[in-house]
Amino acid sequence: MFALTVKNITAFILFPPLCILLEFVYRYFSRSLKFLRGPPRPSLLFGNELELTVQEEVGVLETKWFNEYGLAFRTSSCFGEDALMIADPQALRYITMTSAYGYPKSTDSAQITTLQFGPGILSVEGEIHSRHRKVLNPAFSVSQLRQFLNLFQRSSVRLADKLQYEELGNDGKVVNVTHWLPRATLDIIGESAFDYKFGALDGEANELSEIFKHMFADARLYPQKRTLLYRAFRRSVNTPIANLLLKFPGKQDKKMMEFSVASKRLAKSLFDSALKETKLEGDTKSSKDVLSVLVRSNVAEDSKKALSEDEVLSQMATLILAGHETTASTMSWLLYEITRNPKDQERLYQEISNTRERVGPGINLTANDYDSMPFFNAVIKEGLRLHPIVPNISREAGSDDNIPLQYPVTSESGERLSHVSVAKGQRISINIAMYNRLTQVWGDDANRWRPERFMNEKKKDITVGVYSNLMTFGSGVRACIGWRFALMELQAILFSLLERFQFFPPPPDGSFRGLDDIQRVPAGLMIPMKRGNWRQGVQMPLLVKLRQQ
Ligand code: HEM
Repeated sequence: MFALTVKNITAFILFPPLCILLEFVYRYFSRSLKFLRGPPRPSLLFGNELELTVQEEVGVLETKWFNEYGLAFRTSSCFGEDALMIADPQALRYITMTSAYGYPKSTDSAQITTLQFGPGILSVEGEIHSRHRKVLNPAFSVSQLRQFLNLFQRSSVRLADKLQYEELGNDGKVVNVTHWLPRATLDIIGESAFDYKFGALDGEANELSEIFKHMFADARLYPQKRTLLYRAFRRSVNTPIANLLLKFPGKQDKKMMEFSVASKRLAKSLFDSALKETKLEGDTKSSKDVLSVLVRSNVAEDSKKALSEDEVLSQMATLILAGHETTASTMSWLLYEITRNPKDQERLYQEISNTRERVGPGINLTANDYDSMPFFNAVIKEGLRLHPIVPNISREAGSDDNIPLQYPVTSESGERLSHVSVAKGQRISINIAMYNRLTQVWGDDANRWRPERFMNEKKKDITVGVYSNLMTFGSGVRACIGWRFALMELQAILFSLLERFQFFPPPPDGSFRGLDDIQRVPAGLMIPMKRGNWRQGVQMPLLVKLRQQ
């Protein structure tokens, strides 16, 4: 009797690992993309996933592989699974625009965004996503955004004041611009979307600013091997088990959840008072700022326009993070390029000072004034092209399908493939950073900084994305809802900073050799850090001097 029980217990314990082992063996032999070429798998357990995740700089391995295998190839993920890596323009257009909801976000990316934000626009799919988008769209229309231009300009001038009066001496100073930029953009999203003053530029202590300081480095950078395996396991089990596992987050997941809890706490208090106000005063239906459209959606009777309270708070958490860190990191990379290219910095300054002369001292520019500067806007586009801070996005095939290619690839057997066949559930990594540097699309100097390419833009054979044929803001129904907001912010901040300051490379310091030692580190977002010194956190040190007028 006792022996039988021991046998039963042993079988009970061994059964799950045995199933998992069999699943791996099955997966290995029934690999879905074995007809495609791709890099060798350095480890059976980790595939190429570990080397991709721990590489020092975003895109180094991927670029090598794209050069070797063409614009669509196979990589191996943990536990013997294949993933399709792709940067072909037609394929990107097909996945993100033609088929749109036919290629939902991959399970792991949906799980991570759910942990971070809850059931908000970034994590939901299909009809639910379409409902979220309908609710939020009016808050991001051109006319609505133009109302915020003044606020963007005020915050940009405050940022410049802070740099001038709190950082710089007479000879200028090396400033870590990533310390200041997210503060300005956090203040902007707080006030414009929720009429809330974070006071981040003034250094006011608040829970969220503290969490943001190291969030990306702590939550996404260089996960431990066991974290990678755990995430890979979690994405491959069925939904009820995955939901159970999500209740046991790893160390990095907990960092994301810290943000989720704190941002929703703030969101709840803002939402409750706005809701109370609406109930007391009635809704005039005229205001289209984010908080007003969210409150309206929560009381809406039409189910196609309604959001539950949890959905509302999740949108608010999403916008707080997606609406500030992205623009701030992009701005850091823009300043980096402008610093590396002093002639362009001077040309930019000339255009800015001509515009200032035309508009008049102390007078706010209009949106048309910003748009009328060709080199200024070309510089912003070139920065967005070379440094897309979301370097790749993940999808999976919703059904068996054939993805068309503009540039055919050669299969393992030497066949020329103008389509890639994918099975339902196939994980796909859309490589934004690679697409933005394709010589086929951007010419032989695609890897070089050359803003002029945007001054006489030629029509491309196949266009993707929402802005200037770039993939930086994503593409199709899930493209960045805040891309116009971000552009306007970039214009206002760039103008204010360049009008007042000159940027120079930081002098070498100890083992730090200056700009060449700034790396694009893979932490979900492509964040700048000093080579070999990532424990210092996000760093973009630039020598900033007040411009002699
Ligand atoms: C330079 C700045 C920015 C960049 C490069 C950027 C990039 C992106 C990308 C690539 C996506 C698509 C993700 C995917 O398809 O998986 C996205 C989505 C999104 N972005 Fe941005 N973003 C920026 C600024 C902003 C701003 C300022 C806001 C809000 C104020 C914002 C809000 C969102 C939201 C809500 C989504 C989800 C859209 C959806 O799924 O329908 N982003 N962003």
